[in-house]
Amino acid sequence: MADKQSSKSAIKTEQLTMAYGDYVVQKNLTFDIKPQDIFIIMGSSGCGKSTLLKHFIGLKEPAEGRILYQSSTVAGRQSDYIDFWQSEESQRQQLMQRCGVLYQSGALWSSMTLAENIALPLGEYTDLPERDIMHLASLKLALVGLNGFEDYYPAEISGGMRKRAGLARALALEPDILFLDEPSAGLDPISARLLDDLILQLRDNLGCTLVVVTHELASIFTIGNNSVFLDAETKTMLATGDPNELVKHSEHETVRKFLTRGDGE
Ligand SMILES: Nc1ncnc2c1ncn2[C@@H]1O[C@H](COP(=O)(O)OP(=O)(O)OP(=O)(O)O)[C@@H](O)[C@H]1O
Repeated sequence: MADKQSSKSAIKTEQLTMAYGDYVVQKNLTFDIKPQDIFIIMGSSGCGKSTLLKHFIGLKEPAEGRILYQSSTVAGRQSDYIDFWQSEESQRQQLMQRCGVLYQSGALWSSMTLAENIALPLGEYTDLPERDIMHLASLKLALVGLNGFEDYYPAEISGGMRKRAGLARALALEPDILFLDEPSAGLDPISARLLDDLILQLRDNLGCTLVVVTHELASIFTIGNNSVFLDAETKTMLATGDPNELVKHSEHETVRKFLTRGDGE
């Protein structure tokens, strides 16, 4: 697990250009994510937030530039950083096993109980016997406040609970880094607030680094201590840093306006 005092970055993004064919989504993205950051990817609709997440989790290759992962997140490596997209497929897979992902939909299998959903990655990536896997699945559910819900199906629980169950599944393999795509989308304000509290607890208790795509202002300020702002118009980042500082001190009006829902001068 990452050392809280470490000044090394958990992930470094260097001169990243993202494109679909000839269509450039964002260019020249350079920023660092530190261990135990709750790092927010923010910006208006269509600016490229989900696309950036895809670059981090191995679903989309950079048009230009690099994504570097701190090597302590991968066993047996000597060098400081691993250039994700230049490394061998097997190394990328090993690295991705250190990462948990919560997709926007929660992406639980509807035909499986919550416990079975969480057991799935454990069965695939560990040699643990069935009994231990089910025990671990219960522990992960308890971690997100869903103890006793092992035998429920996703359709039998609320949207907020489904998000928490998705989070439990993302936590199954004890990741160093968690990627969350719009975790509070579709939740009522109270459920969204509870999810924010849970995200903070996970960072504090498990020590993981979180990278969160969201445009919910309340969440951005409550959980985020670092961020990048992607601008759809100029197709590049306008700012990186603590959103609570950027709202007051960003040199870019676009950033201040976004963070004040249009009020920033
Ligand atoms: N598979 C794809 N092929 C081509 N273009 C795509 C693809 N996926 C996304 N895009 C385009 O790339 C741009 C960025 O999309 P992306 O979904 O990353 O934005 P976003 O910031 O996550 O948006 P939102 O906040 O609305 O979810 C958009 O113009 C989108 O239309």
